[in-house]
Amino acid sequence: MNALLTCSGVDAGYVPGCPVLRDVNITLEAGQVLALLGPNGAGKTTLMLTIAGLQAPLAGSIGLGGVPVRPGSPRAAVKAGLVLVPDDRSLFKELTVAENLRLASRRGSTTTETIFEYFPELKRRVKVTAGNLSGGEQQMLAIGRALMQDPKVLLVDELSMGLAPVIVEKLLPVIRKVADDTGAAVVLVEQHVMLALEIADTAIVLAHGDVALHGDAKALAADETQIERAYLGQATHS
Ligand SMILES: Nc1ncnc2c1ncn2[C@@H]1O[C@H](COP(=O)(O)OP(=O)(O)OP(=O)(O)O)[C@@H](O)[C@H]1O
Repeated sequence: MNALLTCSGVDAGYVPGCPVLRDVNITLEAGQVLALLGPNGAGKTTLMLTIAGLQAPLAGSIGLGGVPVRPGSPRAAVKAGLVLVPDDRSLFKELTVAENLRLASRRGSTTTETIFEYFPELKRRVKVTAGNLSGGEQQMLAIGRALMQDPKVLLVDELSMGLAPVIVEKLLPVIRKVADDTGAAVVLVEQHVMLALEIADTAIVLAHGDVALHGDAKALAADETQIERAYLGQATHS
């Protein structure tokens, strides 16, 4: 197995000695999608911020392709290929779709045309300011902007935030396609558990500061009781 992203014994949190999450171990290969699940306040965003270098881990280490990523350095994380789509999407609301994409562009292979192949809606809205897009279009733009940075690991926090389920059903398969096409590994925080498990390879449920469940997405989708117990912090690792 060729690990792309590794989290080894990661404690995540904001105050030394008081971790929000303890002993997180993740191994993700190129092109794999991991659904990161759990109740409100379980620490999903905290883990995403930690992987993206915006919070230094309180313990443990994060590596990319076997190389440790400098802890707590967003710049080092982006340079290594870890790209976060934050839950607030962080778009430049006064700038157009084209301008948002152009600003994110690196000298990589991804062009705006590639982004428009994933999200044809954005092509039709290319001159519209981000602030005037619908919620779903804003999420498409946020993901598109991340893709312009040629991520090795794409971190998508709360894809469905504020979106109707029908939009989420449309966006999640695009995330799967991105992983399949580009070989990027994806960590996806998602409240629509069953929809997330449909497109994921593996899943983790965080609860009460621990990894309550970690297993194959299809197997977990077939056993809703196990997921429910994990949300309550009652399950053991599968
Ligand atoms: N900047 C911060 N400083 C201190 N504690 C924080 C900070 N941000 C979040 N927390 C705490 O960390 C814990 C986990 O929060 P986090 O936002 O990571 O959970 P989450 O699983 O993403 O929740 P949700 O599903 O509601 O977004 C919570 O107890 C929260 O109060």
